Amino acid sequence: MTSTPSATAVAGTRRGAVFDGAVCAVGLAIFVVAVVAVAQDGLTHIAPALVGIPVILIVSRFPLVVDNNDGGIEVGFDSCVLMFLLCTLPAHDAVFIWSLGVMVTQLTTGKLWSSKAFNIGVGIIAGSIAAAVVTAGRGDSIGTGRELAAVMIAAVAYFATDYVMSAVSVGISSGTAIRRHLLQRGTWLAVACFVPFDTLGYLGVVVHRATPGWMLILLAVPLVTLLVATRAVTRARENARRLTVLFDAAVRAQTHTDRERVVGALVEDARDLLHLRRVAVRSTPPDGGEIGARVNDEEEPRWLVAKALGRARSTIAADEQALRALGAVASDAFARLALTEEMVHVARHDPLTDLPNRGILLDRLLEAQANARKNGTQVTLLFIDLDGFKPVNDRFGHAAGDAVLVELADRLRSCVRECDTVARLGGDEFAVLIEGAEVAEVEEMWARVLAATRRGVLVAGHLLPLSASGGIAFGGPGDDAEGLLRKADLAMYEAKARGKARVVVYEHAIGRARVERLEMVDDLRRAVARAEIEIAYQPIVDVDSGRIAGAEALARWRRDGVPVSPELFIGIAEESGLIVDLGESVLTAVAADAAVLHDQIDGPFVMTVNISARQLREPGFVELVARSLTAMNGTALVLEITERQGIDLDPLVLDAMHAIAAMGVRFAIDDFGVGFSSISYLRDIPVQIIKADGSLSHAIDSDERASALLRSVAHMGRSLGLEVVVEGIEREAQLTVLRDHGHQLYAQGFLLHRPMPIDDLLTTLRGDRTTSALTSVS
Ligand SMILES: Nc1nc2c(ncn2[C@@H]2O[C@H](COP(=O)(O)OP(=O)(O)OP(=O)(O)O)[C@@H](O)[C@H]2O)c(=O)[nH]1
Repeated sequence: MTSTPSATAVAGTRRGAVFDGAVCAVGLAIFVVAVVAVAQDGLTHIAPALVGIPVILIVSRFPLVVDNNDGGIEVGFDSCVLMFLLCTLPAHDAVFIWSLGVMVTQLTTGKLWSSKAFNIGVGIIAGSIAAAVVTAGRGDSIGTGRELAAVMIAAVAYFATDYVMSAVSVGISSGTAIRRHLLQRGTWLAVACFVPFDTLGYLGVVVHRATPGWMLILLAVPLVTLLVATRAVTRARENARRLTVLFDAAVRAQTHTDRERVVGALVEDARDLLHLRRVAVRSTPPDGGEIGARVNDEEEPRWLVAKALGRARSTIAADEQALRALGAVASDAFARLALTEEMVHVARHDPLTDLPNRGILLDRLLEAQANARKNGTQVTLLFIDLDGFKPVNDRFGHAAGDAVLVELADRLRSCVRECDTVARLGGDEFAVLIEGAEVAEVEEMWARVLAATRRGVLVAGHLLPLSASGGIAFGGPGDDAEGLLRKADLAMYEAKARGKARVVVYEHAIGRARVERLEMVDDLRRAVARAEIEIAYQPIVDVDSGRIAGAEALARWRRDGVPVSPELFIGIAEESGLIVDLGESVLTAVAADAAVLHDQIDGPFVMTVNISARQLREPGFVELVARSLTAMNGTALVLEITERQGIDLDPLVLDAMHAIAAMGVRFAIDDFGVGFSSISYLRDIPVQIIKADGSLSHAIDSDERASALLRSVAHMGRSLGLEVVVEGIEREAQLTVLRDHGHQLYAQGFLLHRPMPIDDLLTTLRGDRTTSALTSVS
């Protein structure tokens, strides 16, 4: 029997090494004594030496491995040869041959030199004790029961010597209680196997004494059978144990939630599996004296490696296989973790830009606020919303819009510091969480952001000019994460309201104004839903004849009985998107009024309704106009485009305009001469009427240049075949100038008629349709 190297090979401590060295020295001394004795007598038995040494070598390679806490006891049955030699040769010859056999056996293993030396020492000491027991025990009783008993006692003595010395060595070198190593699982099984097996050597003695020497070959059959059976039993028990360890490891692997735990469990399980402490997970493959298995982990290369030096050779192949199985279990766990991480990433990041989403932003904001409270630093949130992004989608398609967002996300990342968090909140909204930055730094950051958007993005060969509006909120003691985000959002809205492409820092007044505005949106939404929006009609007059040619429908809203300025609520409707519902409700109401009107008045009448460019992009708008036109029962319809910011002439808008124009509905451009309405519109869109803005007509009676400007607009209209309506006529002198122009013009203004309810309009139209102001002027 030899102690397993996992125990002895780590006898690194001084005391362990001293003990092992002493054992080896004692063994070698005994060997020297045997050599001297043999030398004196002369080695008379050459044949047993020649046969005995190889048999010792072979039999020692088939030990019974009995598992214990430190790596298993290998119970070698080679001592049966010792028993044979002790009963057939003089004791010193037997010890001499046995010692040589032990040396050859140990020197041909791959164990550490310290283990080899210790095992040689133990083998020789135990062999000489066995020799003493046999010699003393049998006396002169050769071939008797007493001799058999002496052999059996010698076997026990051999086992005990080896076992105790190994336990002492392990205990000393590992600094643990020797008792622990003496009382191990499997010891009694080892003894139970060892003693009968050694008596097999005595069976050889009996055969040898009774028959010619060559008959000993017959012993090969039981010997080999026993060795194979022992091995099978050993392996089966070990395999069953390892399967249990692997199964437990596989079950546990499903519960690990981070890589560290997987690695920790892997090392523990491998130790348990191999009964070996020297196991590690590292990034390099095993080298000489090690065995290992690759563990697949996307994150980094990993190897499960165990020291094989000194490991019983009989177990190395099985160990490698076990490590591979365990490696596969860990690979599965890493794959599951990678999948989970990916799912978490997907859930916490915007799929388009891969930026953190609102969830991460709020978490980091909470963290930053906690840090700020601790360290007295400043938390700042910058809210960014692109200006005019919708038309990019409408004109170039959603995919192009996506490409713009991805490009801008990259640019935003490059505008901030490494430690700042850029998140996409949705649509064209982004936010940057800035920790520990001064106001000036935040302002510089904003300047970089604005410059990055203004560089424009190349889409389908067009360099699209873009800009962004920003809101900055500096965190205060009472702010929660959501609250700070809301403040930055409100400030951004304020930046939009102040003309876009700018940044606004949140202050209390903005919040109050915004809340009021949101309340107003809610009220307006309710008013639209309940059809509480009233329509006032302001007549439009033919300047030459003085006749009312038509009227412009103007939406009016009373909030809690108080009229709200149209500028205000139309602006709110535009901003909140409510303009679409509002526009539909107005058009439907006007169509109903126009039908009544048509039945009650003589002659043609033109109803003008304001629409927003946004409505033209609504999928159902063309149909809505068609329905309204039918309902109007013959009254002509003009749609007046009131977009002060300009209309984006994308195919969607143009197609809708042409489809509507094909129904006989005409388009008028409002505010002509100011804002974005430009002459190029007249070329691109089907417009038949231009409405000269009140600011053009305001000074025509006092300023020759203003009068000339209006004249040229009128001229242009005439030469393009367009009707011209002049708005803002409030004084008779303005009207006189218009009449003197000599072109057919239409006019609208307080001097002529104020906006009035439908009933008043009906009354006005049922009488003389000629406008009194014009009659008096003429
Ligand atoms: N391509 C693309 N468009 C999106 C996505 N998410 C939202 N949008 C669109 O982004 C637009 C954002 O709308 P707004 O911010 O109101 O449009 P805007 O033209 O930028 O208006 P202002 O902010 O007032 O200048 C909407 O048209 C959405 O349909 C997306 O993932 N990809």
